[in-house]
Amino acid sequence: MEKIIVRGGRQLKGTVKVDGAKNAVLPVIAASIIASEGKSVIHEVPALADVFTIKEVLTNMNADVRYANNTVTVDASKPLTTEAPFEYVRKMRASVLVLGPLLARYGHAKVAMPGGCAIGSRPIDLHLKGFEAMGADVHVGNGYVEVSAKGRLKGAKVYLDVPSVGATENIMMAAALAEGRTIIENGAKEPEIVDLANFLNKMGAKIVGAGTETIKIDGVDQLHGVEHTIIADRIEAGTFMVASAITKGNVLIKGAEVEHMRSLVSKMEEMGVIIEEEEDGIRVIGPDKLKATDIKTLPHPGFPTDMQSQMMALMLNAEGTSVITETVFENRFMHVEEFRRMNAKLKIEGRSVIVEGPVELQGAEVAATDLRAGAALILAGLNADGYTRVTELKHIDRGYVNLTEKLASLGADIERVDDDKIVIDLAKRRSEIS
Ligand SMILES: CC(=O)N[C@H]1[C@@H](OP(=O)(O)OP(=O)(O)OC[C@H]2O[C@@H](n3ccc(=O)[nH]c3=O)[C@H](O)[C@@H]2O)O[C@H](CO)[C@@H](O)[C@@H]1O
Ligand SMILES: C=C(OP(=O)(O)O)C(=O)O
Repeated sequence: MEKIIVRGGRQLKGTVKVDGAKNAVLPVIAASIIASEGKSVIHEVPALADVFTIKEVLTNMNADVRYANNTVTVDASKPLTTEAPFEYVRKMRASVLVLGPLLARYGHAKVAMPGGCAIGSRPIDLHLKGFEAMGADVHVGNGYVEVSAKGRLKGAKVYLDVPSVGATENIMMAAALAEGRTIIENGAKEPEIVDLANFLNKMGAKIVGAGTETIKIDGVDQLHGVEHTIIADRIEAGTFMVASAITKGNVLIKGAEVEHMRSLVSKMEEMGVIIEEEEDGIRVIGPDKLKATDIKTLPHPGFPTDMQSQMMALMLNAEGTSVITETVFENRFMHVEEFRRMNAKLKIEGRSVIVEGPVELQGAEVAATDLRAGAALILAGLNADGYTRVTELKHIDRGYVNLTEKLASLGADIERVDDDKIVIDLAKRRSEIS
């Protein structure tokens, strides 16, 4: 079995570079199939398992997708098939992001229903509500959702009951080729939405307001391939910020954008962490003593749910009682049980976790229950007594490129081993593209 083994106690020092954002690259690659002419060339593409999955989804639809040296080239000018089977959606929920582009270009898309996952039920009703408002018929049956439209989609006003990232992206992509104006109200404001809108606008779309709650899209007749560079991953950056803080380290995180992480920076500063903005990134210096604080996860610009478990690792090292309230996903506390194996004092009360700190964390055998939980367990292991062995690495590989190597380069005592000495497929694929 593959595992990451961490021995706690090393102070992290040095410089680490953040890769391109998973949550930006997936919608951008999905959007590239809207272009009926020209190639899209996408730079700073991280070599993540999810990127290989979206590449397979598009290739299976007959798009020509190449991946080399962190650049993906997509030529979708040949006719595409309009179906994404369960095998892809099962691996990665973000496969549903092909619904909008296919519906816009072909008036038809059929994708396996994503179902729930370890962090919650994660329905796609708001994506479908948007498509229906634009005149599409939606049919759900036999584990698939099929959307179809007679002729072009029609621009419409769509109010999202919650500012869903995926729904905002899917509706924005569908609306880019619709007839007339679409207005998304209560849309998601994440930096990844802005990156997608910038990509679509370069392709010829007319989108204004991305990054605010009201997004206006004037549909155009056709979109073309373009060149684009993906923004830095704010969640990977945040994970390294916690790694530095938890080890009383001093790390420069290159590429990190303070503008994308205001809530995290503020909360870490409240805990006593020193954060300095430098020309090419953020320097994070861990204090001798961390102070307790409270966080509540919220849509951007609120505190990101994707940093909740990593912050829990940090709070375990802080003096006093911290409270974490998760409002975005209904079941994102699976890591609590794993932290308890490391001697954490945690109490779940409804949608909140009470964290008593500081505790002497002990190395233990733990499992990554989702990708951020996996990263959080590694972070806890950096400051635990003895060896922490983290399994279920497939989750971590969905969202982090070379996490072990990057932490080791900062001085962490960490290695990835495979008990069964099986050649790691992902590592092989990464070396093929580098
Ligand atoms: C690939 C990607 O970008 N993933 C991110 C994206 O996921 P994703 O786009 O799936 O997350 P959403 O913003 O859609 O989900 C937020 C909440 O809205 C609910 N909801 C969503 C859609 C819908 O149709 N109906 C509905 O009720 C969800 O169940 C959840 O409780 O945003 C999440 C919230 O910041 C992040 O944790 C994920 O890392
Ligand atoms: C929940 C996450 O991603 P996804 O939506 O791809 O599952 C995440 O990145 O933490």
